[in-house]
Amino acid sequence: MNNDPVLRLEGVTRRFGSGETALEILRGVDFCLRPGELVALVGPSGAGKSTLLHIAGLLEAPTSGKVLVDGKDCAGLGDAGRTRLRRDTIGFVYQFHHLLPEFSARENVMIPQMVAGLSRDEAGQRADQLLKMVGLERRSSHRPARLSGGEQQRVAIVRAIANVPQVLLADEPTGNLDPQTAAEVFGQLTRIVRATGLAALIATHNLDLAAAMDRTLELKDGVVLERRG
Ligand SMILES: Nc1ncnc2c1ncn2[C@@H]1O[C@H](COP(=O)(O)OP(=O)(O)OP(=O)(O)O)[C@@H](O)[C@H]1O
Repeated sequence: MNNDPVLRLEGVTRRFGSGETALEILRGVDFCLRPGELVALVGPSGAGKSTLLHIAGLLEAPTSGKVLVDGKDCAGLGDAGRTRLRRDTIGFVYQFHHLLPEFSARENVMIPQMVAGLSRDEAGQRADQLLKMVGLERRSSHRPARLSGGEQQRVAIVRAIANVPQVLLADEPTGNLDPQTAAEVFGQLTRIVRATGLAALIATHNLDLAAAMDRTLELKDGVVLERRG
């Protein structure tokens, strides 16, 4: 298996505002993610974890520094190129599920695939497989409002991997769930990462979950350090 990094950040900085009131949230972040790695991102509230995930997920540009996805420097890409690269290589899961309320679980998983060019039949078949993977085959026709918080989040996770991304970025994916449901959803997310070989970076305040991942990156004072022990 090719073990080259699928995501690399080099000297990434992010400043909000200018002059005396400028906030320098990221001050030179370096790290890489390799295929099959499940990595925790921890750090105090306000440290910049969401900002970092947005930059890594090509939703926001850094003030300076480089983001390389699959070895490709994203700086030279225009908006359309960045959007395409994001769609083809990156899946995102947020703390709140962000499912489309007027569509069923199955349709929510089908839509990104159809946007990427798959036929309705192909997208439906893959949605069925993915929902089965997280034990939701009997809930596929339900709209999000009829699902529990844990079920909504499981749909959001399989939607994020529907287009077979290389990288999964998750921002407190279990932050809204009670501890037991959080552990179950996290267990499923881990199984998916293991089964697909994608690289996952997961921001969490839950140090037990962080300890269950392959390694932990700590964001503090604007830089990322590998946390040991
Ligand atoms: N668009 C913006 N303009 C100004 N400041 C911003 C902007 N976005 C984020 N910030 C600031 O950057 C800092 C980092 O925010 P961020 O949400 O990335 O932290 P976080 O580590 O994810 O926090 P939490 O763990 O509480 O979710 C905060 O002080 C926030 O107010």
